[in-house]
Amino acid sequence: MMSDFTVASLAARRRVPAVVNEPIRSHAPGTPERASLKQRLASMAGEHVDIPVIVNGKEYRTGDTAPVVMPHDHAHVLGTWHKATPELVQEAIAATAAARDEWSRWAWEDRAAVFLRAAELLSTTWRDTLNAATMLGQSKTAFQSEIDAACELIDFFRFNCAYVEDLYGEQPLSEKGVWNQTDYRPLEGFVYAVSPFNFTAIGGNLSGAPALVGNTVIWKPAQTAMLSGYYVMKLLEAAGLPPGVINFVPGDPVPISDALLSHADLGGVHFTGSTTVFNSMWKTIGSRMGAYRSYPRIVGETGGKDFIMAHASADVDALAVAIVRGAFEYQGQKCSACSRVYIPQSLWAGVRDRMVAMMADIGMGDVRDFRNFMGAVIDEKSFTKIGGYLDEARATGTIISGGTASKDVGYFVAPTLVQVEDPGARLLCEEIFGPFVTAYVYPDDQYVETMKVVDRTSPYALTGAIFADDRHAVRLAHTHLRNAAGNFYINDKCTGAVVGQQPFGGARGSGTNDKAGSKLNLLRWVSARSIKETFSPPKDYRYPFMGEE
Ligand SMILES: NC(=O)c1ccc[n+]([C@@H]2O[C@H](COP(=O)([O-])OP(=O)(O)OC[C@H]3O[C@@H](n4cnc5c(N)ncnc54)[C@H](O)[C@@H]3O)[C@@H](O)[C@H]2O)c1
Ligand SMILES: N[C@@H](CCC=O)C(=O)O
Repeated sequence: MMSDFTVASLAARRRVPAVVNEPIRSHAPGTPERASLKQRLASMAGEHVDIPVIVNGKEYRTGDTAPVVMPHDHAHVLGTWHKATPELVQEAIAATAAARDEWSRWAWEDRAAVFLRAAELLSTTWRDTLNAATMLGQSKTAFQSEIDAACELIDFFRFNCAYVEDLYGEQPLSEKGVWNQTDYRPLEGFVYAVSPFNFTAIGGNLSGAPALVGNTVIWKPAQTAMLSGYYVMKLLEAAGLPPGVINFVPGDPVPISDALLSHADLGGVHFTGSTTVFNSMWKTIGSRMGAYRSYPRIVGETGGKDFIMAHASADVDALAVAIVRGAFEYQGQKCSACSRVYIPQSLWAGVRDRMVAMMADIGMGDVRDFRNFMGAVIDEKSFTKIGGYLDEARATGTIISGGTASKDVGYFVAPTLVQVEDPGARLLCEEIFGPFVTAYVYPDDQYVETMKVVDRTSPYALTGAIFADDRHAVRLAHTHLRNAAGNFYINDKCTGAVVGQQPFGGARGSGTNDKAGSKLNLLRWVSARSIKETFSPPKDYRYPFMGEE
């Protein structure tokens, strides 16, 4: 039976368990976690998972399928995923409507408990499965998978619960005789969550964050992250997520988006992916204004052209390591990946030589061989696109290291360092999304002028880093690069933001900057209602000033 109305979101009396970041497992030789992950990798490589559409808790296998392959061994098929039909997309919309009332009336602690339990399962019994699926399906190394599919997703689930508690606790003043309250309602409509291939955790957060505050969600995972997406969905079900709250709808993005973005009940879009796709979704929504019950909330974290800039006082060893890790970890397929570097002339030879030595040492191959630092890029489309930039590098720059690629076994692109003379070169402006970094060497006395170039060169403003030992140089960077990055690092690489520590997101062409894994993001999924209750209402319409002199 449906309970009577309660302002459930106001009931923030209990404290969720204290949150700390999930410790990263090393998977070093001889550790038990290494042995158990290797075992799960071996078993998963021998499985064939038949991935369904999941609507209202029911699994549908439509027969219109595509394979899941290992990017580093594309002949190896890990499973098959089924594409949603137009009818199933409509059923998913109906499922969100049917589940919304009950889910939004749950005490918020009950909703939080589902996500806290999912975090606990992922931290323990599900960890190897999510890591193995991310390694095999998206070609992440054990470390890159551990910081994403395990730690970041656990952190999203746990920290979001703490942020919700804080948010619901934010209540207005009440004068004598009055009780004012804020009711943080979920949106009146479904949330459409669209996730990218490159982070397993992002799919869980794009769908999970709106659901935690009482929304119901249709989640369209990326075609090339289907295995890990499926296991995230099964994890949430195992943690007690009721049917219909999150509906897992893989398929062709164009017709799915067309159906969902034209529906009157669209409450919001929670997107992470490329700027081009986000822009097209925003335009579609704009062109249909008037058709929606409410103004849809549009949240999108998009592309980047992330930089590391060095001052002449920078530590050359630290700088070279930051560029190598920032540019080549996960094959440069992070929105935060270091893609352009600005090095003073006096440091260039030292930085270049250290980088070339490290790049020669980097192992690239099957991620099941734990000696490898890099796997393959995600698919043939990406491989071909990066190949176009390698051609551009040959034509317009100097390839200092790398520049080769092969797709015989897997989609392998060697880590590549290119130097260009033109600060406006295309290679310094466009997102490449591969293991490819372009260097521009500037005269030491042009530090401030070069920062202005960094700021205006690309349309993005996601992440950036300054390397300097001179504090005045750091202060100048704060001033001149303030709007060039939503996540700014000093003497650190520009990747690896941690939930609860460096809330993530950028502005300009990099998105709406609603900071994934923070209270700011959760705010977008609630619609506040102000309530005033007067305990002793007036019984006379006249005000005191109206009295006789
Ligand atoms: N800023 C961030 O926090 C962040 C984080 C991760 C990735 N990214 C960005 O994501 C991109 C890489 O991921 P990707 O290749 O999966 O991105 P993508 O834009 O190709 O795909 C993202 C999602 O959009 C869907 N999609 C594709 N075409 C669509 C359409 N016409 N309508 C609706 N949906 C559509 C895809 O199926 C996928 O689910 C990079 O640009 C990267 O910078 C940004
Ligand atoms: N959280 C990641 C970025 C996610 C985008 O791909 C980082 O900070 O490297």
